[in-house]
Amino acid sequence: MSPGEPGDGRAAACGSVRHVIGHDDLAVRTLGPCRIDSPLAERLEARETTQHSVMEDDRVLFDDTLSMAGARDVPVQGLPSLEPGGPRKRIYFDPAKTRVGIVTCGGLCPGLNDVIRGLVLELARHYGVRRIVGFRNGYRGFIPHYGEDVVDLAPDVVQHIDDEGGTILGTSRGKQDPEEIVDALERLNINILFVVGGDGTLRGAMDVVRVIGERGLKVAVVGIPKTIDNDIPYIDQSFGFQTAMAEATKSIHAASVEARSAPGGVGLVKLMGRHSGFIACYSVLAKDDADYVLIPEVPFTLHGERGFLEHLRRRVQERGHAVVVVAEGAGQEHIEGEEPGRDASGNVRLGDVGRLLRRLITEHLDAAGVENNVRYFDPSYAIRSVPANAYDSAYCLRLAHAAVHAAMAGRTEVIVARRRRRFVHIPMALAVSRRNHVDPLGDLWMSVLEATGQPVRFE
Ligand SMILES: Nc1ncnc2c1ncn2[C@@H]1O[C@H](COP(=O)(O)OP(=O)(O)O)[C@@H](O)[C@H]1O
Ligand SMILES: O=P(O)(O)OC[C@H]1O[C@](O)(COP(=O)(O)O)[C@@H](O)[C@@H]1O
Ligand SMILES: [Mg+2]
Repeated sequence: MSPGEPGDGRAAACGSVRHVIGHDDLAVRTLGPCRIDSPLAERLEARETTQHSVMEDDRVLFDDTLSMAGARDVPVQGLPSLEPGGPRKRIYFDPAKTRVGIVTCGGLCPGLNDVIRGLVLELARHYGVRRIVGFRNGYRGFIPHYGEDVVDLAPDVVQHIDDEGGTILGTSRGKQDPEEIVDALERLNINILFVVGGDGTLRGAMDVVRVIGERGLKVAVVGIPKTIDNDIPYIDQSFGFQTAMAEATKSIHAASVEARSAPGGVGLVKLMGRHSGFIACYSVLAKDDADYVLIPEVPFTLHGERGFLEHLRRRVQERGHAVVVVAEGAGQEHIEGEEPGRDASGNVRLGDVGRLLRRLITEHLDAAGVENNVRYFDPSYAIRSVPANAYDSAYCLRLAHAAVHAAMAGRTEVIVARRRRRFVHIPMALAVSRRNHVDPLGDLWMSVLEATGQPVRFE
């Protein structure tokens, strides 16, 4: 399941100029040559690139259609390609002398504890890295002012943390001074920092990498991308997304039960999705109970003969009930009088589109003399605070393995990700260069329109 990317996925809209992704965008930084035999080296003998694995000296093509590759008009060796993830025969760091830090930042997502657990177990059990600390409450865990202690992490500490949602380290929002963060890394003699977070976290990590370079330090910073909204580009899907989407279907089904059990029943469900409507789309496709899906990527008019409210009225009168699923970032253009503001990280604070729709739907049906019972569900935090399901648990473990392999091989300013089902290294700069959106002209949105029967646009 690979949520669509706008356009061909090759060009990234950087400001007004559409930038075509090329070799330089995919180059991965390393701290230096790998001179130390890896403890996993013997497992890597006699392997070759197959449908299921990519050797370390091979590369994974970025373009995955003939038209995209053909449009490059270069020989195959000149096609943009990504460094594959996975263990290397030789590594940069000496495991016996390596200290590792782990930090989780931003909003919760199912699987954070699975990632922490996976990192610690792979480091300790397979690389023999014993000095692992967790920084508490996001980047503020590095800042003396907050007085956060560091958490010693070891296999026995993390063995069962994946049974719980959230993150044992805690998380936070709000920019911190990268100089102070690197001060803490130096004080603790940290050689590798794993950052688990979304676009903001990765921007913060890039600031940290800049300061590390300015100080001439050899510290690797590797990101495991995290976002409940699935808004990180160039990756198949963020960890926890499947779990969150599955949780959301429970609320959608409940809304459908309520709507079908009352005259003029309207079930209204608001889901997370600040700028991207992937959770709304996939949870509706999974539980085909919804009549309407409203997402940030597809504006809609409320009023008038062809507006959303009139369409809903007709649907309620014809069928006696309806279910509406709205992503929290949709319809912001209709919210007046609320100063959006921003959270501590600078993310825009959204107006409550759920409350607006609940009021307008009731008013519109009342004015039309249509009996109605509007039931409003807002499971936002409920769907991101649950433990990962089996699929995401396994995915988190594999991402953690890939992150440890990358870091031990001296890669830095990079995220590990699965793209087109291959684990690859993606430079952080590319990961934050644009946001992953539902493509209104793509096949995902087409499926949603087919599943709900809603019109292509309300205008
Ligand atoms: N533009 C930025 N530059 C530097 N650091 C940032 C930036 N945005 C966020 N951060 C840091 O990353 C952390 C998490 O960012 P946030 O946007 O809240 O969540 P997420 O990374 O999950 O999207 C913040 O606590 C902050 O320290
Ligand atoms: O956790 P907060 O500060 O209430 O913010 C809620 C927002 O965080 C998100 O869960 C995304 O958070 P991240 O970008 O940190 O993953 C949005 O879906 C939601 O709008
Ligand atoms: Mg974010």
